[in-house]
Amino acid sequence: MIEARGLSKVFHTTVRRPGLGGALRSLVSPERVAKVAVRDVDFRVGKGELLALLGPNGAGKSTTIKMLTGILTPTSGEALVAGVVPHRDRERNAHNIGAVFGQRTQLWWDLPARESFAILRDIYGVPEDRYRERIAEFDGLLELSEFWDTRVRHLSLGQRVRCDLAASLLHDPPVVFLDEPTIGMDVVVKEQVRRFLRHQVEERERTVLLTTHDMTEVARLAERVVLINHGRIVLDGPLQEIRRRFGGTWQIRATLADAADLQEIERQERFAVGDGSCGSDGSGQGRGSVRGDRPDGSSGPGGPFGGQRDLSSLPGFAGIGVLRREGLRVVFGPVGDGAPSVHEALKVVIGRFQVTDLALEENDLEDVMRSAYLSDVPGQGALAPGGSSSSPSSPSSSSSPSSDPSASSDSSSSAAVSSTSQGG
Ligand SMILES: Nc1ncnc2c1ncn2[C@@H]1O[C@H](COP(=O)(O)OP(=O)(O)OP(=O)(O)O)[C@@H](O)[C@H]1O
Repeated sequence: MIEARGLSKVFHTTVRRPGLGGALRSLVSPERVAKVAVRDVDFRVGKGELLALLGPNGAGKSTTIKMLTGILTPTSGEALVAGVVPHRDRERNAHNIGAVFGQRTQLWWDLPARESFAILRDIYGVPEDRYRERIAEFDGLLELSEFWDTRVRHLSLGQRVRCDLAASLLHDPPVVFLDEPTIGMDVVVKEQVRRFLRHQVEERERTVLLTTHDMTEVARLAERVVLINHGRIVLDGPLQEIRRRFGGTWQIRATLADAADLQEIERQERFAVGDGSCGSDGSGQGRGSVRGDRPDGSSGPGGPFGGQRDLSSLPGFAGIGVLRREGLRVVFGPVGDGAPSVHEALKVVIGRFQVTDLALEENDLEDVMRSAYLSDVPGQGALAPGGSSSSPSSPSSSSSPSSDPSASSDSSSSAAVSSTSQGG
């Protein structure tokens, strides 16, 4: 639905030299500088997919969206949106896309929103029955009728953006571009807008490209994320893959139902500390982990991952260790560079042990993104482009945003689950 192939944009600007003399010289012989805003960007977004395009200020997100909406012509490369090259066929492109730029409005400032909708209906030639249907649907989800007879200039920000969202979808476009749609909104309205967007993706199968600096929004809405920095794509992959790469800290606190499972864990811990350099103190507090010799003579995975007892010798537990134990309560955590995501680890833990209680904690998505932005070295942190990840077994790639435990909290991503599962 949306495809960017080697998309680049270079802006040429004139530098103003300082002072009056400088200004005169700039007039006579202007100094031109080239600014590469977007370079060689490749990605695809499929039908019914919501992709979050993320990056720090000035990374090139808006420039990319402007090329995909036909506002800007790429310097090189190609953009294809619903089969149309946006800058070449703007009119057809306009019929295929809806766009909301959070800071601007497409509504007529001096008219009530409802009249703006009617004008857009006529511009796009939407049949009256379809128009009524859509207005009813949008009103049901966004509660527009309370204020759609108010002039747009008198609407609050949240009301205005809700009207803008509805306006952008009146002609039923398959593709929607949203540039920071919820900026400045209160949490209640933000949540309403997110529900609306989820509905549009899941029920109407719209393709959505979203930019935002709001990590809660990302956690709530996006399964896949493209991270752009200095105009280049740094990462393209499932959100959970990015968490796994850049937010390696998580904890799973489990209460075991069966003392035999605890003995099994203790046995594995003893393998992990088999060379005696990190013995158990009996309190269950690990003092550090080391490469352990297994009974079969093989070595466990090594590496500096202080504090955990490596459980890698248990089938499926590669990269999972024990942080703490207290009676039947065991805290599992990641070990080493190849640690799984919290979701993968959760599956392993409840698949292996019978538990009576579980709680998950993973680190704040803001921290994860900060690490990802700071590790902006092309090819190093990069996941496989095009949405494929280096971890094909990642459960997150098929999970819906609503099932994401990370989506449980605005600021910290934690979830508590009570369950009993029989280990296998
Ligand atoms: N019309 C323009 N002329 C010159 N430079 C521009 C122009 N538009 C954008 N740029 C530059 O291109 C770079 C990318 O800008 P862009 O607006 O795409 O960033 P962004 O990722 O959307 O940032 P933000 O999150 O702050 O909105 C910036 O360095 C910006 O200064």
